[in-house]
Amino acid sequence: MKITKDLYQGSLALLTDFYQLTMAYAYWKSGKAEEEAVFNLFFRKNPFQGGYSVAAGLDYIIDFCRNFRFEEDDLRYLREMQNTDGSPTFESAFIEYLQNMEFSCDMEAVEEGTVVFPHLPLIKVKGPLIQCQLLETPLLNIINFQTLIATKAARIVYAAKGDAVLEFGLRRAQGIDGALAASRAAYIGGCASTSNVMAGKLFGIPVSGTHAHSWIMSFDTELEAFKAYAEAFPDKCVFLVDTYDTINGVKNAIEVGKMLREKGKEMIGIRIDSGDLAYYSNIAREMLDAAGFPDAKIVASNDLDEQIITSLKMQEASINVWGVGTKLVTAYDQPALGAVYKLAAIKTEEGTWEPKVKVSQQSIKINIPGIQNAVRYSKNGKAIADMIYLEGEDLSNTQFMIIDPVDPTKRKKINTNGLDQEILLKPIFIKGQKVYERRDIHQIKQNAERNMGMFDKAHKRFVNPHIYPVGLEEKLYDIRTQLVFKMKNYDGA
Ligand SMILES: Nc1ncnc2c1ncn2[C@@H]1O[C@H](COP(=O)(O)OP(=O)(O)OP(=O)(O)O)[C@@H](O)[C@H]1O
Ligand SMILES: O=P(O)(O)OC[C@H]1O[C@H](OP(=O)(O)OP(=O)(O)O)[C@H](O)[C@@H]1O
Ligand SMILES: O=C(O)c1cccnc1
Ligand SMILES: [Mg+2]
Repeated sequence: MKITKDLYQGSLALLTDFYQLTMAYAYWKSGKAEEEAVFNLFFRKNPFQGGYSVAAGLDYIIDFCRNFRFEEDDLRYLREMQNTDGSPTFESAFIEYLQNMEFSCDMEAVEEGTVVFPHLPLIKVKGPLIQCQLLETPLLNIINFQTLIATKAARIVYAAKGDAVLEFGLRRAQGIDGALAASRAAYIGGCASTSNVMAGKLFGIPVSGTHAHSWIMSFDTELEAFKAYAEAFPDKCVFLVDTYDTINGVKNAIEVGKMLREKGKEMIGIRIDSGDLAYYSNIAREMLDAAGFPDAKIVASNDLDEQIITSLKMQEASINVWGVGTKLVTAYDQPALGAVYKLAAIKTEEGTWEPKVKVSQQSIKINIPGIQNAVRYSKNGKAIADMIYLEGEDLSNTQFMIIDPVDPTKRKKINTNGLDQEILLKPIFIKGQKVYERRDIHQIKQNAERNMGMFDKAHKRFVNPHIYPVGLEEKLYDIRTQLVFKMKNYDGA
């Protein structure tokens, strides 16, 4: 396992909430451990008050599941756990059960880079109840963060309207894996590169960078600093011009740019990291153009996000490349996605599947019961609607009605004639064996780009985005309603 073996040097089976283990013990104790169950992972609201999300994290989950076993030191730790009266928390026969446990679930998931929406199942796990349960916390941990960051990156890249976005977040990221996973997800979401060298090595993401103010400050003058950098990297000069005086910095960059040109080299550009980025980039552009450097790029950084980039675009700032750190990798201003993992069905002793629902006062919190999948209908590459349906539904029918899971007055008829359809959940594991061919990071990024292209700009705007239709197929909707009535004991319903 590339991440965990490098960073944690061991199994990750204990990377879970304690209550998963107490439930696991109790399932085992009550003879339910091997009952078959189905769980779904989904979220209820797009982050950043946006109109979409970009799924990410599956590759970590594949790694996690393939290495899902309790190793000797994990078992020792559990064996030594005690209740307050000094008795062992877990019986030794249970520890042995864990020792012999092998991941044997079926798993389906949406591919990384897929644009996703509230209520869609992102991952479906079918298998022994105890295993499905133990997976809850790590699956959520992985998907919640990476999907959040891939979404933030997609928004920032969308605001940049085709300009490259360089991810600079490592120094401000939430710890070590927070940084690595963020760099990975940011690349999936559309960033061109990362400054995080370890992420480059682990994931094969392009690495790039300029230089810091300290480089300039370590010389007597800015000009000397630029010259020395040009000596070291004649093909990679992006001069940071704002250490002392931005306009003078641009003059110095031009002077060194001319010296490079005499040697047959071209400077790539300049970076501005403070002050009014519209004002200074426009002056810098004029100066560079007038001096014969119309192709020199202007990189901007300094607490950027999609809102500031949008504003700078509106101001017609002359910025070609955006360096974005803190607000990208910390998902400013939404700290978590809020995806959940809920039991959807249990196999009865007779071998039939019983759908399960959690009733809530808030209708948005009532999960979708039963064994589901989802299909995306599109026409000429443009997505039209997603339908969540029960496994076994005949998709060759041409007429469907989808019903909003929260507001049943919102409905949409779909005539599938002439539409393309894509089943969103793909098989990843069957009986614990991986059947999915993993995509490399560049393929995943391309998938995200293709997906973003399928959705109208009305869904992608930052303010009051138009809601993309995702609904329950009618029969699923009815089953859910009846089940809620039954659980609430509404007579005659
Ligand atoms: N023209 C502009 N329009 C909107 N926002 C801008 C513009 N220029 C800069 N910004 C943003 O305004 C904020 C400026 O922050 P701040 O005042 O802390 O920076 P600064 O003082 O210029 O730089 P530093 O403190 O890093 O030397 C940053 O988030 C920056 O991205
Ligand atoms: O602003 P971010 O989006 O996080 O991008 C990364 C920032 O990190 C660097 O400087 P740092 O913030 O360490 O110092 P400075 O702000 O004093 O230049 C860089 O110059 C950017 O300003
Ligand atoms: O390469 C850069 O310019 C860079 C890297 C990290 C943080 N800020 C800037
Ligand atoms: Mg800063």
